[in-house]
Amino acid sequence: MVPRIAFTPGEPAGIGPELAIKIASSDRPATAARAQIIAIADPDLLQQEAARQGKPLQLIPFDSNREAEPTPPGSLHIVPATLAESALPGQLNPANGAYVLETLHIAAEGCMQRTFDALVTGPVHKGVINEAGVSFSGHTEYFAEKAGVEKVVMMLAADDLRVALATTHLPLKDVSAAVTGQSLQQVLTILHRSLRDQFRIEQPRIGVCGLNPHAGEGGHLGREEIDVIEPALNTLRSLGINLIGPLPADTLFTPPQLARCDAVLAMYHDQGLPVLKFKGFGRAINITLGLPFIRTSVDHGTALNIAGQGIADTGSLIAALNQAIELAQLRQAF
Ligand SMILES: NC(=O)C1=CN([C@@H]2O[C@H](COP(=O)(O)OP(=O)(O)OC[C@H]3O[C@@H](n4cnc5c(N)ncnc54)[C@H](O)[C@@H]3O)[C@@H](O)[C@H]2O)C=CC1
Ligand SMILES: NCC(=O)COP(=O)(O)O
Repeated sequence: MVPRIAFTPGEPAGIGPELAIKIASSDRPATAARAQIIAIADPDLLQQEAARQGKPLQLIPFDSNREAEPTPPGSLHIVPATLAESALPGQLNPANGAYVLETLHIAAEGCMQRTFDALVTGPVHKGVINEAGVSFSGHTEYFAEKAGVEKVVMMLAADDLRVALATTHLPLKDVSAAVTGQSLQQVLTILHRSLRDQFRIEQPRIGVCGLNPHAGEGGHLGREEIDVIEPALNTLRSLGINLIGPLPADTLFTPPQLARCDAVLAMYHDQGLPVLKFKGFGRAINITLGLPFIRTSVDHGTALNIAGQGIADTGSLIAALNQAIELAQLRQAF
């Protein structure tokens, strides 16, 4: 099977276009040869970037009626979308916010209709989309809404470490209220199922962080562990899910504890992701669990400070492509 992988390069002023050309070029990584890679992007933007890198680029119109074939070196399959205004590396322009959303919309629709076997996203700039007048907190939430799914789970993985989040893009002041028994049960159920069914771990072991320092220190530093987290874990344990914790995050993220876990559930973004990025920034992936389609992503943002310099590293994008291809092939096999 040659999987059809949709790829959205994301923010046009960021490093996404540069990464797209590096993936397409004739000295591209071997992984790109295993799939049909369909960029959903502005063709002129890609050609300008290819010219800047001095790499010839052939854009092949994507035809869903033709049998999937690996994208030839030096080329990308393309579904065109049009920028409102030309993009300059490193310079955000709210006028192009609608373009970014259009690429995500095409990708999501194509995945839901099974035109694409999986989606790999490049980085978007959440702020500039909001400045364009659209409330947007991240791909994760956007795709959940598009797919009509109440709950999805953001998980990042690097080497043997997997970190999932109980809450995603929320101001810190709102986190405690968002960690409810119901949401924890939903998140942990999705995580357990994905580890079992997508990552083929027969009896997944999930370590769960507390929310407060020292997991609340017996209620002296916060009661969320006693009132919310432990009861939710106990309910799930009674259903046969293997859970460790809640443990203080600074205990759970130590090597002896991590050795007992196939994944860690952190309560909020910056409790879990700094650890993951310290371990594997540049080769880690982000995957959305619980969607009706496969979506992986890079571990980094738009890197506006290096856009246009030709020094963006493709490591995480290659890892995200590999993971998407593997999951698409696995889904095909079962
Ligand atoms: N998947 C996504 O769509 C993500 C988007 N973002 C967005 O990115 C924007 C910028 O975020 P920052 O916090 O500045 O993080 P960032 O990841 O864009 O940059 C952090 C540092 O890492 C470097 N860096 C990032 N990717 C690199 C690569 N591939 N090769 C070489 N160096 C690289 C940058 O130059 C910078 O010094 C924010 O608006 C955020 O919302 C952030 C994370 C993920
Ligand atoms: N820090 C990871 C991140 O913000 C990615 O979010 P998303 O856009 O993939 O939802």
